[in-house]
Amino acid sequence: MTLRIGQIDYANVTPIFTALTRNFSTASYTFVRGVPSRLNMLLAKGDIDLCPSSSIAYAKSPEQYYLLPDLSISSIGPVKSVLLFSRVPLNELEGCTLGLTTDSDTSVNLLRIVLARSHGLSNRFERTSLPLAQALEAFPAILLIGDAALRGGMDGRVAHVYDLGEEWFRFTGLPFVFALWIVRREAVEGKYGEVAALLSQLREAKRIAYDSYESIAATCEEEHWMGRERLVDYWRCISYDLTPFHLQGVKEFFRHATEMGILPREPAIRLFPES
Ligand SMILES: C=C(O[C@@H]1C=C(C(=O)O)C=C[C@H]1O)C(=O)O
Repeated sequence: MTLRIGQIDYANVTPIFTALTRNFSTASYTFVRGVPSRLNMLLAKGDIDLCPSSSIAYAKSPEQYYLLPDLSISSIGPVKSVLLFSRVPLNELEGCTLGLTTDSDTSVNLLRIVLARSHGLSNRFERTSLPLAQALEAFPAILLIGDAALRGGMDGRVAHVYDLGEEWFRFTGLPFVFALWIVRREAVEGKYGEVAALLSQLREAKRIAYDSYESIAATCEEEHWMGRERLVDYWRCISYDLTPFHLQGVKEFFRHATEMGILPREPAIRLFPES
């Protein structure tokens, strides 16, 4: 049976998907590309079976999903692609309304937690799909993720840029898990063998990817706008693992989100049942 797999439209997943498609037959897979907020919606509706997507999407409906073990998109310190661009220093944002990308479900909540709990700031937020320069005319600061954040970071024209992976690490000393590999329970029931086979391929793809950043960067589309060296530096900031240390970071994020009323309760972490 075909597995419908969501693929985030950003450079962050390129090493994993490149290693997967180069090394395994993907004839029984359909890849559906999109930004994380769209993939979260397709997953919730059952239009895809699984995808790496916003960790908060799992937390909002844990009864619908399992998590694939050993896999994530995380950082232990700076991430380079989840950035708050600001016209003024952070401490001058007190009371301001800030712009939030429409692409994200996790990082927008990470920003709320970091501003309120690490910096003691109180803010309002508004979603916007304006590009960086226009967003900064409408708001004193804007949160961007993925390739838009990478491009904004390279541009270098914004006065103050805050990396939320780094902010979280300074606040908690823990990894921040932006995306988890989330699989629908229905898919686990109806396509168990296919999901198990994909998991084993993804574990191998991750191992291969870690050793192949240079060759993947040499042939991927992002090389044209980011350059090889910058891409490799970026991927070295990302951890694709899900260790007990990462899970501590996940739980800490969910705990803060619950205390702030973003989640109704702290979800149990349920991993895909391997036999
Ligand atoms: C590191 C990133 O992590 C992402 C952030 C997400 C979110 O904020 O919901 C979801 C998936 C990841 O792509 C990134 O987008 O750059």
